Amino acid sequence: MRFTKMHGAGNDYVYVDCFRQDLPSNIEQLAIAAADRHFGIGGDGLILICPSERADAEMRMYNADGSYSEMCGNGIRCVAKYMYDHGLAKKETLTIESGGNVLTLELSTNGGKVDRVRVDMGEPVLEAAQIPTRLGGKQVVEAPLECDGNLYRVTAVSMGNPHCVIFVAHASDDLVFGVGPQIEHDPAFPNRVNVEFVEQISRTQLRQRTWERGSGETLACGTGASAVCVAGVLTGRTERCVEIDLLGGRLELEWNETDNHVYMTGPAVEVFSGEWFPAGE
Ligand SMILES: N[C@@H](CCC[C@H](N)C(=O)O)C(=O)O
Repeated sequence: MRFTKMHGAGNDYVYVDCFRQDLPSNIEQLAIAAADRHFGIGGDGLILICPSERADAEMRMYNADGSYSEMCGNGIRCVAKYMYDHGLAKKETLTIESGGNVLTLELSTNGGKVDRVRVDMGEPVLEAAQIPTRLGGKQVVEAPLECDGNLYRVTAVSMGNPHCVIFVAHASDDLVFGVGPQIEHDPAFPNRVNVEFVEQISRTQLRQRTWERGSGETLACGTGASAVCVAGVLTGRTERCVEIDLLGGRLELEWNETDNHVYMTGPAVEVFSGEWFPAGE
């Protein structure tokens, strides 16, 4: 299987070009094996770049535990870069389908290759039932959630995939590795959930660590940063345009007041490509 390793702000995936080779079988097992940092290629998961009838391409995203996700913010920027740099669509505006939605991306080039991408992430979903979460109320803004005898104030947002945002004084290892996995599996989130721990620096600057559904802590989460931008506004903490520092880099976010869409801008980097021979294939 030929692959390309790419990352967006350190959130790294194994990318497979399914325009030029057949869709692999046993994708969930393949994702687990490919993501393994010791016995595989290594990454936060697997992303298939596939033909689409509705857009320039379709992104199909699998976490390191093999589970499917509807959307990946850092991944979709890398898919756009791959499409442009590898000659699949030499256009500075691209459409990419993911989880049934078609997103529009604006590409910036440097030396003939894409280095930054602005993604129209669409409208955030705030209705509890659609996120989905069983936490009470129509919307879940600073709702109490108990974990290990401690009470957390959580805001739930879907950016195509579910997020639980918690503003904290210090996004410590204890929170990320202790509380993160417990909330991921809390019955309040029937499809599991990605968990963001966020420190507020000012009304326009935030720091974020993410415990991702199906992959554990990653160096960045683009849908998570989008959810954080929305949660900052909903809780009255931040302006609509924010810069978010993640462990692997910075993302710029805007929740636009006019069209209600979230816009995310950040880097996309190709690291290497190669051929992999998964066991049993
Ligand atoms: N890192 C991604 C999100 C990947 C999917 C997520 N773990 C989920 O299961 O929803 C991003 O940049 O958005």
